[in-house]
Amino acid sequence: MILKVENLTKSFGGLRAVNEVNFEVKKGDIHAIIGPNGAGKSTFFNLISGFHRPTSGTIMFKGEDITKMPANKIAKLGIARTFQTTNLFEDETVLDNLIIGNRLRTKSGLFDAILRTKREKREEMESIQKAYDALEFMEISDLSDERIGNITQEQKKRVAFALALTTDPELVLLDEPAAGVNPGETDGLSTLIKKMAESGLTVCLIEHKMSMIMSLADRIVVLNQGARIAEGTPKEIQNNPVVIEAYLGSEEDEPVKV
Ligand SMILES: Nc1ncnc2c1ncn2[C@@H]1O[C@H](COP(=O)(O)OP(=O)(O)OP(=O)(O)O)[C@@H](O)[C@H]1O
Repeated sequence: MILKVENLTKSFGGLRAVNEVNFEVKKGDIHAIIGPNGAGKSTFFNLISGFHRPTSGTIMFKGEDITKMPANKIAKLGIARTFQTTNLFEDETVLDNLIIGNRLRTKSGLFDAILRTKREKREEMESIQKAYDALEFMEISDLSDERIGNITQEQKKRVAFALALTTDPELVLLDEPAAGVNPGETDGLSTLIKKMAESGLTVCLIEHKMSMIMSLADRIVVLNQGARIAEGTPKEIQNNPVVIEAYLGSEEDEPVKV
């Protein structure tokens, strides 16, 4: 198991946004996290990536306890994440976004980021090379000099994926990778996610688009009101009465609002 989460809990005041969740991910798998709005999915990602400190429970990554590690250290160990709405600099180019983003994620502070030692310069050259490699992987090399403000939502999603790749991750956490893109573009993003897994990466993704999840995921975990209510293959989840009751009752491809 590349990731092993035990009894993970995060309370915000009196609210248990994540409640005693157990979760295991096998290396190379695509593991989806689904659940109604407010189920705790984003908070769960924030805990794994170190953006929030858990109230209790443990998170093990490659056998190492990362429960209390800061986000930049977790990024260096090999976990990268994307955000629901792409948090890119609209006025900068695609390439600059990857270079800046990479440094913001892996440096511990502003001082570290601006101190230009010889080692820093070498690392900067490396981050430029990594940015080009990531753009090629995401099939958007031709966009490197475009301003983010000039590209489509789907292209921004690809840039967000590329940004995650620049930190050399082994596990990528994708938060609603297909939100706000049309069905044809969703298929293209699905292909890219499969390509990531085929290249050896492990992928966890939060997504509301059920048809995408069902065709893409090796396993699915279902959260409801912070708690894990089911876990299994897409087929098992589709036939699970508890899940149908809590979540899949709607005929539509969108989540049930609670
Ligand atoms: N920083 C915070 N402070 C207080 N409450 C929070 C915070 N972050 C999340 N919550 C609450 O925790 C609960 C879970 O939220 P979370 O965003 O993790 O759900 P989600 O499953 O990702 O929802 P969605 O599908 O709508 O993105 C919600 O009730 C939310 O209001």
